Amino acid sequence: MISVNSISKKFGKQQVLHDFELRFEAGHSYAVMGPNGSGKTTLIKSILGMVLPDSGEILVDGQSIQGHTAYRQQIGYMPQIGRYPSNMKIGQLFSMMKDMRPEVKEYDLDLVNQFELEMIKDKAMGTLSGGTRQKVSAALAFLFQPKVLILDEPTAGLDPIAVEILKAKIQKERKEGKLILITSHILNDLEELTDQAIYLFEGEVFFNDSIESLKEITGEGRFSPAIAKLMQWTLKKKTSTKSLTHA
Ligand SMILES: Nc1ncnc2c1ncn2[C@@H]1O[C@H](COP(=O)(O)OP(=O)(O)OP(=O)(O)O)[C@@H](O)[C@H]1O
Repeated sequence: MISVNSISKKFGKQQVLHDFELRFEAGHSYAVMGPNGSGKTTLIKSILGMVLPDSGEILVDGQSIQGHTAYRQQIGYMPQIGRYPSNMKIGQLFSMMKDMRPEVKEYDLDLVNQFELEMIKDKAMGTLSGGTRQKVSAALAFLFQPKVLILDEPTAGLDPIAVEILKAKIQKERKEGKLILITSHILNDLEELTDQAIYLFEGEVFFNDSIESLKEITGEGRFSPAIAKLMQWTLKKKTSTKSLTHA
């Protein structure tokens, strides 16, 4: 459904994405992992058209996204840090978003209800705690019943009850056949919510296969030690590259 074909992106001299090839299919849930600064958010923003790759192309349902915005309507995006006009009240924000999508007649209000956002609809966005702001971002991502959900560190900053509510919602959408991409450093969440693992390292796709294969290849029966092994392999790769450079 989403094809990332040989995309590369540099910020200044830094090569952040190097010749990425990735496929994301409906009905699967992908864990996008990698150390800080490995390019996860840049990849997500490229798919959303918020970052323009230097080369390569991204196709959604077989069509290049370049110069198009309509495809975005199929995607619900929960950013790592949601930025909203600080004087705008929660209720006004939801009304504005709904006005921007007049063709949508039915909303998914599961998270609005479970996070009890209606009760605080008159609070200004600028006065919200980080976690409440995350709840608003999550509720907005699901509001228009998108076919694709892109969730950047979705559980960061949420209290344990909210985390469970959001995870149950993601599971529900997954069962309904949505395509889900999640970046997170919380491996337990990823193990519960995803079936495919993508591990980025220094701007390259270091691993891209099912979680079952990841466990097989690393010889680890559990997700967390399997990822730890991948990380060790990347460090070895880095050391050997360094010694080659110094030779
Ligand atoms: N707009 C930008 N201008 C310059 N450099 C940028 C920009 N956006 C990202 N970068 C750099 O690109 C690299 C990758 O950043 P990115 O946010 O994609 O990483 P990440 O894997 O999502 O990291 P984290 O786990 O910390 O969220 C970083 O070194 C970052 O500083």
